[in-house]
Amino acid sequence: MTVHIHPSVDNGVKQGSGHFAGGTLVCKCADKPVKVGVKGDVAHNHACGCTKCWKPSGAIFSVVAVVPRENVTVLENGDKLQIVDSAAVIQRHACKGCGTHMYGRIENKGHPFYGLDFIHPELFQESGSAAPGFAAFVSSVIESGVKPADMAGIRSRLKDLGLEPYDCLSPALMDAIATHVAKAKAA
Ligand SMILES: N[C@@H](CCC(=O)N[C@@H](CSCO)C(=O)NCC(=O)O)C(=O)O
Ligand SMILES: [Zn+2]
Ligand SMILES: [Zn+2]
Repeated sequence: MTVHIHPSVDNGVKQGSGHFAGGTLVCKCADKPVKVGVKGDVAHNHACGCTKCWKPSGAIFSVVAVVPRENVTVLENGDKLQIVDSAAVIQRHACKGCGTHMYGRIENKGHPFYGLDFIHPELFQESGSAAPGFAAFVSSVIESGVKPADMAGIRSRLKDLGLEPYDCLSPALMDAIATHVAKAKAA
């Protein structure tokens, strides 16, 4: 059985150009699409299996990355944006027309990832942004209806794609979170 992870990786992970200077994220609306400008390349791009990150139709994972929040600007049709869940840590600004999440912002200044916005690189109208490098919150796909019996095949496919599966974030990001917490406790 073919395991579909996400359309942008199902035929193999396409590596970034290494010199992506930024671009424009465009939602799926045929009329008056929301456009969001992003300066520079993305970081920590990953497949995410959590229930909160936006996935294109049919995908069981999202592909999501971070950029500095000051590099993100709503360019067109920002009146169509609404926050999906204002109680969530990441406030996802989605298009009211097509549901696409255009950027997710952390407003809690004490959060380890404050200052970073979450975006979906597949929405860039330009190619060449940094590729996903791992898979996060893999077990969480069960919360979206995936059968536990399918998890071995999903993890195996992720490994084949070079997306090491983790059930939270990658060790590097978990270390960054723990470092932030340790410093906050020491202060
Ligand atoms: N099992 C839960 C996990 C949700 C979760 O904690 N998601 C992470 C990663 S999102 C991008 O990597 C997170 O930080 N969430 C904060 C938020 O979404 O506001 C589930 O699947 O729902
Ligand atoms: Zn839209
Ligand atoms: Zn997620």
